[in-house]
Amino acid sequence: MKAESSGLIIGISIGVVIGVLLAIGGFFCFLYHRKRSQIGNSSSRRAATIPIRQNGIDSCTALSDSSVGTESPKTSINNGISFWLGGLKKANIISASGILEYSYKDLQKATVNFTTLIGQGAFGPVYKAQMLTGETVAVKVLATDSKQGEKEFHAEVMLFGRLHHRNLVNLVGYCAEKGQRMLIYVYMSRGCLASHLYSEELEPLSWELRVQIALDVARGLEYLHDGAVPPVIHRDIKSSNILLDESMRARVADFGLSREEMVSKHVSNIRGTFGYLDPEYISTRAFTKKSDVYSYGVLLFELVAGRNPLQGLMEYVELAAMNTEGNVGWEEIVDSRLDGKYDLQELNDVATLGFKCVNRAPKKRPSMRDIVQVLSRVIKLRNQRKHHKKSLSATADEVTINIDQSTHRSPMSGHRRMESVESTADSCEV
Ligand SMILES: Nc1ncnc2c1ncn2[C@@H]1O[C@H](COP(=O)(O)OP(=O)(O)OP(=O)(O)O)[C@@H](O)[C@H]1O
Repeated sequence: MKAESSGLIIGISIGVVIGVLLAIGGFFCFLYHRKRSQIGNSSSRRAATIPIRQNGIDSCTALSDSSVGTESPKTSINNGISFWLGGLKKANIISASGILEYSYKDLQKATVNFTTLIGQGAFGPVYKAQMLTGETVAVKVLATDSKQGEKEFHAEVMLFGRLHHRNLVNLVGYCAEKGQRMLIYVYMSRGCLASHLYSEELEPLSWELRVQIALDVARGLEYLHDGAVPPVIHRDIKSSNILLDESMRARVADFGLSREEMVSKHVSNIRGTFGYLDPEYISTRAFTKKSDVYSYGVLLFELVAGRNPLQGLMEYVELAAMNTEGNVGWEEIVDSRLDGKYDLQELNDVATLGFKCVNRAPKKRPSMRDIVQVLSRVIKLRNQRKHHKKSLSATADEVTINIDQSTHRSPMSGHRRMESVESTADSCEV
């Protein structure tokens, strides 16, 4: 009897505990879903204002490969749970454009009172910021007295909070407090491509890395041209706008000039950077995707030749083109810092592609999608060659071991085997 009643008490207690736990869980789920539906509502309001997709993936047209991916900040809208936790902490709040709004105080702390300067751009200084969450970000402080800066700011927040791609320097937040306007970006620890190409203090980039960087940039641009709705034209592709992450993967930064286009259709002044500008744009004042392709072509030649476009790179290329027989002979412009360590076929393929990009006639230039395909093929062929070489040398090693073993057994049969090894080795030459 006593045992029965104590069993009953234990059963009831367990039931009560489970019931309480379920109620707490249900309450948290309710809070979480309510928060998400609020976000959804504000997002749809925004969509009516500016018809750009929420993130780079939902409404994305199929791009040339599976490289498209979202990369969100730690507490981004895509990550509901961490967002909700962030909301509880009341540290950062989600802005109307769907990205984080940082408080001035937090940024002031994270940049040690704005002393961690990492660069200076046309719109103001850039600081490295170590957030309390452990995240490192780059804070671009816009010059507050600039009218253009204000316009840029609002357009950039609206536009770029919705664009996400692994080859873009994604905007993760902003701050609009105390008359200050700041943009917060993913931090790119290896700095800009230009410094790696031209600084004597940094190791020269290997040929393989240069081709990989060219492909990364092409993928970022392909996304802007063919993945974003409506398409985005960058308008200022140059080596100082290509930033590198810890593992030397490249991302396209600074959409300053495309912002202008989104806000006002009538852009009267010539914008962009001398040396990279499409001659067709200079004469017609119409900037198209093919103008980005032209600038990208200049960037390809920068990677090949290690020369700055402001120091006559394209004149140098034009001269070389007179001597090249169509698709070959580009080695005369190759960067001497490569010390001859490059694959000639790849060099000719990349330079030939670059030359097509800088064709005077925009229609004859390839699209960014075509470019991604060509460069992907260059890297694929290289990997196949490496794999082929590896498997041939493994076969040769295996045969050598067999010879050693058979030499032990019978010198006669070993001799015959040696002949077969030599013929295998001959066919190994690639
Ligand atoms: N996300 C980032 N991560 C790391 N460093 C950055 C980041 N953004 C900018 N920088 C650094 O700050 C410098 C200035 O960047 P910013 O984009 O403001 O100007 P810019 O592209 O160099 O020049 P311009 O404004 O004329 O195009 C860059 O050269 C780079 O070294």
